[in-house]
Amino acid sequence: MHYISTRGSAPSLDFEGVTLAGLASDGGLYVPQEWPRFTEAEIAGLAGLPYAELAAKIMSPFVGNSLTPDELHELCATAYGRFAHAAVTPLKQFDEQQWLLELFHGPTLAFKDVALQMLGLLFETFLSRSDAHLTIVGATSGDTGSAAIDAVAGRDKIDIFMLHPKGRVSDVQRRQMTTVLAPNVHNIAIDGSFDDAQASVKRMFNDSDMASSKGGRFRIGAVNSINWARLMAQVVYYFAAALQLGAPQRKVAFSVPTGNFGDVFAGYVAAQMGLPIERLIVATNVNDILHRALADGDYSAGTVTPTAAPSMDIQVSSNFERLLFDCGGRDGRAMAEQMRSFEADKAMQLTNAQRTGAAGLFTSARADADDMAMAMRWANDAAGEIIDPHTAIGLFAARQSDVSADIPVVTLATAHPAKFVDAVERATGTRPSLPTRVGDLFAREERYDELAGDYESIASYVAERATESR
Ligand SMILES: Cc1ncc(COP(=O)(O)O)c(C=O)c1O
Ligand SMILES: N[C@@H](CCOP(=O)(O)O)C(=O)O
Repeated sequence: MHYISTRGSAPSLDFEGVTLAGLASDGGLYVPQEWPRFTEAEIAGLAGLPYAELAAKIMSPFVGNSLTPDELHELCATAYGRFAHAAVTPLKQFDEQQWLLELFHGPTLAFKDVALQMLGLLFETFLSRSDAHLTIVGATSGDTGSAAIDAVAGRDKIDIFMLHPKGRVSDVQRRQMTTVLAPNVHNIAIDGSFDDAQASVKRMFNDSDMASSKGGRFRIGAVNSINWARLMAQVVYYFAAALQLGAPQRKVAFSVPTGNFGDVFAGYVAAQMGLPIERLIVATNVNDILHRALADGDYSAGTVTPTAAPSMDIQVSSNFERLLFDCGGRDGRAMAEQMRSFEADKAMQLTNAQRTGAAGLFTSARADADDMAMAMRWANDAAGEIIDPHTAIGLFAARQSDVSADIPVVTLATAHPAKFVDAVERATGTRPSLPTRVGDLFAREERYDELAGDYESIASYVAERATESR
């Protein structure tokens, strides 16, 4: 399998290459040269497999020759062996149409673990084949940071620098990052939003003093969903859920609380692979750039508004570029031009081809604070389920949608409610407890540095602490 950049001019790479590269050297995102496709019979043959085995089958065409089948099986067994639920991503029923796919049974209680447990192992495997050292630079609005740190803390040949927006993540999210005291973990709180952090991360990949791909001193790696391997691992749970609900004979719709568009793009990939997905519902909070883009073609970023679903407080949604590239005819040169204009103006219009292509599968909805609280109360009243604010946004959108009554609608439950206790208590009157597996989180020492958030301060902070590797 080969991967090409959405902006057309970076070299094409194999799976090992894209996993270590993160962002393409032309600033674009890597996508498979073509989508692997399963027949209906092949999909039917996946029903009933244990999660780790299903994962290996789904990932195999993307991995190509970069891992042997035995290596891939072993990595999947190790990654998903760390989950606290035997089903890894269990499915629960609300009523005749509405379902919940719980993605938070990993070590850090959010869906990010599903991909990052795998990515940590992939990094280790690929780095063991050379003497390279990887300097991971990541941006988080709370969940990617803790999941990535858990996945790479203490590993040889990796340093991780994680930027989070100061004061804009929950206490549990911050402590899950800052109480990990392994010497290869560097937490940085910046003044600014997730978008500011993500912009600095992308800039570092293009910095000729920093990035070895541009002649600089460090091999910069990515744990955000700009890294293709993140999305690949997330495709698996769409198959897992749909198979349980009757696919391939029956269609299924998904409602996905969305920020950086990674999770829902993984659903799009599942559909390209042949999974019969009726609809992907993109659910946003009031930071609704994706809702506006899908509804009206208006992709224009405003200022980020802090909400009770902080992990979705995002306006510049990296993976949307992958969708626009694929739906717009895979024209790298045109995509590069469109993104250059977005980067300059923070606004762009989708082309007709992009709008029509997206409309075939996606709809969208926007939830405000009241919508979110109402969905949390409904989940509690209808099924005794306490859900987190991000999941509530997905559930609100799922219940609002006009998907035909005979098609199941699965809301992705992206985080454990105890990560956002205050918002959950405000809406439902219940204060969820942290699962025992997170241990004495509030008794542990925290360590992090604070930076102003300008690119130069971040780059010099990294340069003083990272290991040179070309
Ligand atoms: C709990 C939670 N829900 C939803 C999202 C949105 O996911 P994505 O950025 O893949 O769209 C995030 C962060 O990304 C998150 O942490
Ligand atoms: N919500 C995320 C933001 C980063 O998104 P990613 O999926 O691209 O890593 C977070 O919690 O950090």
